[in-house]
Amino acid sequence: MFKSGQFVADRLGDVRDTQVQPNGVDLTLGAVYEQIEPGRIERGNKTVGERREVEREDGVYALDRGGYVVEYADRVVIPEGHVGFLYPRSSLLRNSCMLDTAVWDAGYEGRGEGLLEVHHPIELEAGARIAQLVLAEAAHEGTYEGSYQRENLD
Ligand SMILES: O=c1ccn([C@H]2C[C@H](O)[C@@H](COP(=O)(O)OP(=O)(O)OP(=O)(O)O)O2)c(=O)[nH]1
Repeated sequence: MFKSGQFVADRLGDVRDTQVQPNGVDLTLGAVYEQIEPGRIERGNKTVGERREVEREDGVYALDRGGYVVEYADRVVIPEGHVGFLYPRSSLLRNSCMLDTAVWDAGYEGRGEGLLEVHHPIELEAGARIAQLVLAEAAHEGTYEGSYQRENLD
């Protein structure tokens, strides 16, 4: 069963009323990066390639076509007994952009990242809502203890 937006908001804590949706909580844009060095995924290890932040003017990123790594501004917590899924805000799709996301594991905490595909130039303001996190009840063994645990937290 998927939980309500208010349930998700209560777990995340620090979210504005405008982020709370009926079925989930909108995540906002923290920063946009361009990858500048290759990463590497091996059988037993992985390395994330170097990236640099895209310059923003008056808090707005003006993005040309391409692929960008975005960091969400909001601290996500996935409670035990649950799994998280993140979907792009439909306004992104309506503007020829897509946000690619993966599974958010039980026990994960951090400011996560995703891949933004820009198929037509777009302007995105830092702090704008770009995605929606939903939580579903889920059985699991163990909780997330990978290298991204507590990423991008102060
Ligand atoms: O779109 C997503 C999906 C998940 N996460 C976070 C939550 C998740 O729990 C964590 C690790 O994701 P995953 O398990 O897919 O990463 P991995 O590449 O397999 O790394 P690890 O070996 O640390 O599990 O990253 C994101 O930041 N963005």
